[in-house]
Amino acid sequence: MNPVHGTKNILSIAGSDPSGGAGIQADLKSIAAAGGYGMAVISALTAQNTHGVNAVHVPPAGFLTEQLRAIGTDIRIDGIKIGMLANAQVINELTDWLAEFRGAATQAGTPVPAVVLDPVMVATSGDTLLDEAAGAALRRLFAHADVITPNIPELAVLAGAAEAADWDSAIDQARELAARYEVLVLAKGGHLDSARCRDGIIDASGVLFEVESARHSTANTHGTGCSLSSALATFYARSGDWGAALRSSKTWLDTAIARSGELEVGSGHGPINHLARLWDGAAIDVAGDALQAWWERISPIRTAIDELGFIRTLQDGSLDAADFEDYLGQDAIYLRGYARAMSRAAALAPDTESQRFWAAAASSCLEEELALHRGRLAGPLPEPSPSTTAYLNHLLAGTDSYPVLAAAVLPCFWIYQDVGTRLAAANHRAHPYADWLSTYADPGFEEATAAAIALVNGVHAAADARTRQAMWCAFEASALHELAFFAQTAAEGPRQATNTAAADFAPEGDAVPAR
Ligand SMILES: Nc1ncnc2c1ncn2[C@@H]1O[C@H](COP(=O)(O)OP(=O)(O)OP(=O)(O)O)[C@@H](O)[C@H]1O
Ligand SMILES: Cc1ncc(COP(=O)(O)O)c(N)n1
Repeated sequence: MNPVHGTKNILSIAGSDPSGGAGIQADLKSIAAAGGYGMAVISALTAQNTHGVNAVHVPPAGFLTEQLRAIGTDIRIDGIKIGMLANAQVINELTDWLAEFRGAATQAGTPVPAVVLDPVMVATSGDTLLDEAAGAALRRLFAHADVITPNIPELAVLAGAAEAADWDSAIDQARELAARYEVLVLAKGGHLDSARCRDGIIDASGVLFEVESARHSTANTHGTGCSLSSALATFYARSGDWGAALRSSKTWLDTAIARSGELEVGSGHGPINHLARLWDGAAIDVAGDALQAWWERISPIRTAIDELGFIRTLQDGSLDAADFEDYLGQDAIYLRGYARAMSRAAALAPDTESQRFWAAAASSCLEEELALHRGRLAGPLPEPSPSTTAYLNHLLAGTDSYPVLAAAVLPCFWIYQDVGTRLAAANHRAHPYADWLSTYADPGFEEATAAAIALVNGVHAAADARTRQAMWCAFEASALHELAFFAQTAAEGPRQATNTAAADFAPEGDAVPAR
């Protein structure tokens, strides 16, 4: 599902920039960033990088129409962005197709996609991207556009005037153009030397909507015009409101320019960071690194576990025997439920290997660990504590999703094994809990933990963004439950206060999961 409402299909008709900063490549990224589904009809190929355009190849103009027809006869088009068109032949082919396509939609009573036309003439590098003889053809195309988005030099060429030196002159020229071609004009202040970068949508009567941002001191402005026009076409298709579309586009562009320094692309005019916001999310961690990133993210929880009185006194041997027994009782109850959760994972596993892994883990959990606890526990099992109950509820709730369940059971492996490494290292012959600590040094458990991490990694790599997010939430919540579980013994103070340590880590505004 589209993040906001029904998916919008946006067609970019533009030139290719193999460096990925401008043209069709920038358009597709911008459309995606603005929440649309991007399609690309290529009008021309350029050989360019961040320093300039070395060559331009224009495929036969008729092939443009082939591409347009292939899309137009099959796919609903909700918005169109037009960029570099190279020469008059290409423009004429496009004009004919657009007239026919929009005419047919009007006749059929289906929505007519809005057209945002960026009249690309000269690249940032100063290279020409449109034949000078193509001017007349371009002006005919304006009749089929809703908005044209010239920069300051293009505005001057189209208005037949000197380049505007300030924003008011740019608005005047834009108004003149809007009246002459009966089109909205998005005037852009990027080429002015003002401290703020203003853009405005202007009609014959004046400025309809205006936005502005700080001017970033960066050379990474390659493709800003392409990106802005594509975002505008997409946000308009989604909102049906040019003012809202301009505001959304400008806000997004401002971040993309501000964060262009995070990319390392070429040594000239670099690209903007189209997908900076998307990359902030957990959804796109590289498979293999994703779980490592999760592990890093729970490092405050892991540190808090290491610092618990229970762990420290178990390590130095000063842990009260009654507290240890309390812990063992809860652990035995927990392991029964944990084995149930892993059996459920085995039942849901999509392949035999994963099924065998979880089934074996559930079995060893019951047979070995439970037997171990039983041998040490004097009496019958105690009542489950609130922490134990809450942890098990978390594991066994929502167990319809295999990926989420697999992520939820992982911290018990991983944290137990990690804490166990330090506990085992503290062991010595005279340690009061020597035999217990020696169980942490089991290489079989280390192997099983590594296998569980690899398995969940694979599940994560194959999952969609929403599932990955749910997996992370389940993983983090389990880590918090681990903390609360270890924190529940009397070594931490009164038993009722078991949630205090975990409360420090609750996401702002959220209640700590009830334990
Ligand atoms: N240094 C900057 N800091 C912030 N915003 C900028 C900067 N330079 C350009 N912009 C913004 O980028 C968008 C494109 O503006 P510009 O006037 O540069 O168009 P353009 O020349 O068509 O772009 P291109 O660089 O793709 O040729 C506008 O929203 C403008 O305000
Ligand atoms: C294929 C193509 N289309 C458009 C531009 C303009 O972008 P910029 O002015 O930022 O160089 C470009 N350089 N290449």
